[in-house]
Amino acid sequence: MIKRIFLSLSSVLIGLFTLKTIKIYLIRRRYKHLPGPKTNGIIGFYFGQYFEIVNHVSNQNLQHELHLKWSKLYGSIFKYQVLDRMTVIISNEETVKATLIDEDIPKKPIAAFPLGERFLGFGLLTETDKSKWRHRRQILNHVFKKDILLGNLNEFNSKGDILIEHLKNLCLSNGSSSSLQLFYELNRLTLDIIAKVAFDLDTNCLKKSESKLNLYITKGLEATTLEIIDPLCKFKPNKWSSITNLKESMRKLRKFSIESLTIKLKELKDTQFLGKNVLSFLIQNAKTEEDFDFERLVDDFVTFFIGGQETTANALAFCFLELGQNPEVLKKLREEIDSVLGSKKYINNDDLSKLEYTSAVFKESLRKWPPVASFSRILDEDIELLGYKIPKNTFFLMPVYVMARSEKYFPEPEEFKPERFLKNDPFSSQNRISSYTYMPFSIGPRNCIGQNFAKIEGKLILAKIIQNFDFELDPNQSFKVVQHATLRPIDGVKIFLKPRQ
Ligand code: HEM
Repeated sequence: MIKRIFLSLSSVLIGLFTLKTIKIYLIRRRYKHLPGPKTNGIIGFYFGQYFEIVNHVSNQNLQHELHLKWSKLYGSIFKYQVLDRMTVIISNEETVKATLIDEDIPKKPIAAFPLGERFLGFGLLTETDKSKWRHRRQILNHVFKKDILLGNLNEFNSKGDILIEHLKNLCLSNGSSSSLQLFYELNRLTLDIIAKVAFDLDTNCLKKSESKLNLYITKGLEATTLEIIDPLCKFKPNKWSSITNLKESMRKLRKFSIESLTIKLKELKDTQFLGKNVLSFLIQNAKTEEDFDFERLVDDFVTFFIGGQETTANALAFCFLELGQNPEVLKKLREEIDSVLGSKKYINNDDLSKLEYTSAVFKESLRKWPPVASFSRILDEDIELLGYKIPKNTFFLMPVYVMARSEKYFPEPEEFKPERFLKNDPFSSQNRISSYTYMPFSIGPRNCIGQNFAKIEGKLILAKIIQNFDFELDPNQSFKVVQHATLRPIDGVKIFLKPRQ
């Protein structure tokens, strides 16, 4: 009996193994004509570059650095294999244009159900059904128009002032000898801002010493990254307890979102949904049955929290990491902010448009450290790129980081030089900045809906902090950057802050 069970189990396993082998063989054959890193022997056949990537990342390096290295070695189009998936990366202005605009290739959602748990679900970022996505995008485009957002400058300013007071209090309680991790303060601030502006919700994370909401979001992003970097994680016993923990956090985030939405929907009903925020727009314009689907509303709720928080907090944190290492840039920035704002508290639209160098600093930070360093697409038909036939169902990674670090488009790519983005500066003409070489917010129909939001918020908060504080970086920190779905400074940007007189 035992022998028979053993024999049938073995034949099932052998069958599965044979099928996998055939699948990998066929995939490798389909992409044989494309350049890319070589694989070695039998292990290489089955695993491709899996071990190289996992080792690289576990040594606190970015996967995107490997992509950059490969793009230099193999050219504007290359492939690499991870288990039974082949990824193709293109890093050339014309091909990026052809893929993102001309072909309008569908999205391959990540973060929708990481580790099998509903996270962003069918929210705007991860929706793959084009007509459902288009309908919701059309409704929401209006909320994110620049003039509508500028109507919220009061909220941006008042949350910014709360941050300044909070940082001043931290300076008092910490004294001048201990540093603080700026990223974590910014991350709580951006969460409060998106919650208020998009959902009229007071999360008040900044005032709490420990924000559970922040923690749940962070864990959801961690789960997403884990699944991207290590597709075999579920089979590794040493990862099981952390996977359980990550799943638990995602469930708690969903529970929080359901409770908050239920309360908000009741409140909105009393005002007949006459607000100008994301939620009231979604309800006011709801037509189809799906528009009223509560689970989908929760997906969008979570999506806007994630999209609107972590990305902008990271972009701002990187500004300070770079300013602390580039005193000349900091000096110029401070001069501009002092001359435009003086000691004025309320920053209006006019001030924002005068802060040109501040804008360039934010843009350069997004170039050197794009929070969304790549995004994915999946090909729905065969196409030809750079003389190579690319088969249907190809998985593309759009190389935001690789393009922005390419010498071909950005001379001295490792340097932090906001002058690249100043039209009247001679250095700007040496850079080839276009929508296809510089794309921190992506381009094409699925570009970032919140980019105006991020630009207003980023500039205003940067200006307020520089206006109010002197700062120095803590030399006892790692300057490394980790991939946390978005790119994030590993030590959270430790700085010594001192209020300015
Ligand atoms: C510096 C800050 C930001 C960066 C770098 C950024 C970057 C991006 C990128 C690259 C995409 C395209 C992703 C893809 O195709 O997979 C995207 C999409 C999106 N972003 Fe942002 N984002 C930022 C801020 C925001 C903010 C503030 C919000 C919300 C207020 C937001 C909400 C979204 C949403 C909802 C999408 C999906 C759009 C769609 O598919 O129609 N983002 N973002």
